[in-house]
Amino acid sequence: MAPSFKPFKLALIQLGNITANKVENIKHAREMILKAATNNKPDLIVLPECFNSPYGHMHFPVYAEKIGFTGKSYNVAQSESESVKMLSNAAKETKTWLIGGTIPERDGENLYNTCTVYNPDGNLVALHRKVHLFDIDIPGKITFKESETLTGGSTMNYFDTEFARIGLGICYDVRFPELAMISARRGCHALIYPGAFNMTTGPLHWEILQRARAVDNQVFFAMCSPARDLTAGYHAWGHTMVVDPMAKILVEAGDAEDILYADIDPTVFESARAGIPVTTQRRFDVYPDVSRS
Ligand SMILES: O=C(O)CCC(=O)C(=O)O
Repeated sequence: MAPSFKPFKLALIQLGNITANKVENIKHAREMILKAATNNKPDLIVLPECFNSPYGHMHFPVYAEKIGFTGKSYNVAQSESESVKMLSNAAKETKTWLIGGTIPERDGENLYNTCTVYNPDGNLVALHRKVHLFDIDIPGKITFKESETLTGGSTMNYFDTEFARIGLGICYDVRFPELAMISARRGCHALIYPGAFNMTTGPLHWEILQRARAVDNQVFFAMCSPARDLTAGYHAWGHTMVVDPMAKILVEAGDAEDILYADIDPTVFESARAGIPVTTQRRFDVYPDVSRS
């Protein structure tokens, strides 16, 4: 059963200074986690997609780390992943829940774009591998092919805290309403996706997709981006944001490094569902199985 939904404070780190130097990237992410925790005492801190490496399919094999999480007990001290060790220590040190953005993960022959989650004791409690790979080609604008080096994850994931059930996705996953809808129907109160949109699809779709997923599922929805760096190979859109279940934007960053805080209020979730009761009005007797239609 999902935990009862209680108020909590969310902190999203729009991380800057992501360079080719992995050690420095991990160090900077750690500093920003400590800063986010000290400034405002959040309950849950979030990092962006690809925080320990530059973003691009050619970088993934170089920066990938072995995590080896099976969903059962996990010994962080024996982890082969420097990023996992830092994230676990930072969660423990700050006594805060932590969604550790994403890192390229190696598992046997395969590479994944992977998000790990830690509880305030520093235990790794959940892992989500990006299900839908970012393969797009908009001539003259952007071509990106994660599937050149990555494999898509094949599971849907959420985790329970003492204040809410939180559903996970990564960036391009937001374009697939099925994932968000299933998480919401499994009792998630908030869906949080590390992401890194770009200068073409960012202005067009970053906000509308989040507001759509929030309003069609009546959940809180947040995406956490890296800051924009015009000297990098990939120019992230930034605009980290949190949306409430009525599709209202609670906070939004610009394009620079920043830490955003949002107070998540369960009464907004409850009144949205009571006032516009779509969650109980669905007509599954009418809808065909969309995978067959
Ligand atoms: O869907 C988009 O437009 C961008 C997706 C993306 O940047 C990603 O999946 O990393």
